[in-house]
Amino acid sequence: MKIALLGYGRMGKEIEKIAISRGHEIIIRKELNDVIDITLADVAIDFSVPDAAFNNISDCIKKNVPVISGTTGWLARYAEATAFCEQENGAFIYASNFSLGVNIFFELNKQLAKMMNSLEDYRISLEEIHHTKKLDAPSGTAITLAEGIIANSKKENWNLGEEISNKNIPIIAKRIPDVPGTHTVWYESEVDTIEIKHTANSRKGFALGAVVAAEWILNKTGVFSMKDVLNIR
Ligand SMILES: NC(=O)C1=CN([C@@H]2O[C@H](COP(=O)(O)OP(=O)(O)OC[C@H]3O[C@@H](n4cnc5c(N)ncnc54)[C@H](OP(=O)(O)O)[C@@H]3O)[C@@H](O)[C@H]2O)C=CC1
Ligand SMILES: O=C(O)C1=N[C@H](C(=O)O)C[C@H](O)C1
Repeated sequence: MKIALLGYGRMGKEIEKIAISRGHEIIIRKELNDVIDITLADVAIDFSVPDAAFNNISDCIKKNVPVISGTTGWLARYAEATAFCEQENGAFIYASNFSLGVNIFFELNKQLAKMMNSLEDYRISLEEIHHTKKLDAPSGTAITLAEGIIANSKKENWNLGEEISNKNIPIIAKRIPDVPGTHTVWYESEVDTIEIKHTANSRKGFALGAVVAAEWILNKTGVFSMKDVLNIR
């Protein structure tokens, strides 16, 4: 498979290693202002910056190149991107987190939210810890976790920082050098605490998931998620 990397930073370089080890070829490594011919690629993998993701994705869809995006912090335009993909008969997957472990953690989080829904004594909170170079907060993964709880509980929204209302899930974002990504969901009462936590030990799991998604989407059209790729039901 000929792969275009849209973004050649920490993730782009990690994806390159995994892709080559699985027999693929990297034919484009796009950074900030590079002009590229995306039509040379079988598939594009976007791990860029929040301001660039939407244009990178739209350009691939317009030119009929399947696109995987892991960039976070641009989701205000996600609905526009999926509508454009449907309109153009393109192929697109966005995931806030491509690791297998986190995608299982997402399901566990939803199950736990359902089980805790009627237990009014527990206070829910979320924490995400990432390296100091991260541009967005809260992390895309923390937002997906919060949305998973909201869909399965009486909570209505999330906010960054301390709790502002009992209808909201507070998300604390911490920045510590070199942390690849740690997410914790807490349910705390006066008598006990339930905690579920995912710790990424490196970026390898994110990169592998993105390459597996790129292999999976070839010759398909539509908007998909990692649940489709991993066949999680
Ligand atoms: N979904 C997931 O599983 C994961 C998602 N991420 C997300 O992926 C994104 C990238 O993370 P990371 O690799 O750590 O970040 P980096 O800052 O290391 O890399 C971003 C890269 O994008 C480049 N870039 C800037 N503008 C453009 C553009 N217009 N087109 C293409 N590339 C551009 C930057 O180039 P330059 O340096 O020249 O500006 C840089 O090489 C973030 O949004 C992060 O949150 C990260 C890990 C896992
Ligand atoms: O920026 C990162 O590094 C990461 N970003 C993603 C996010 O915002 O959730 C995924 C992972 O946690 C690493």
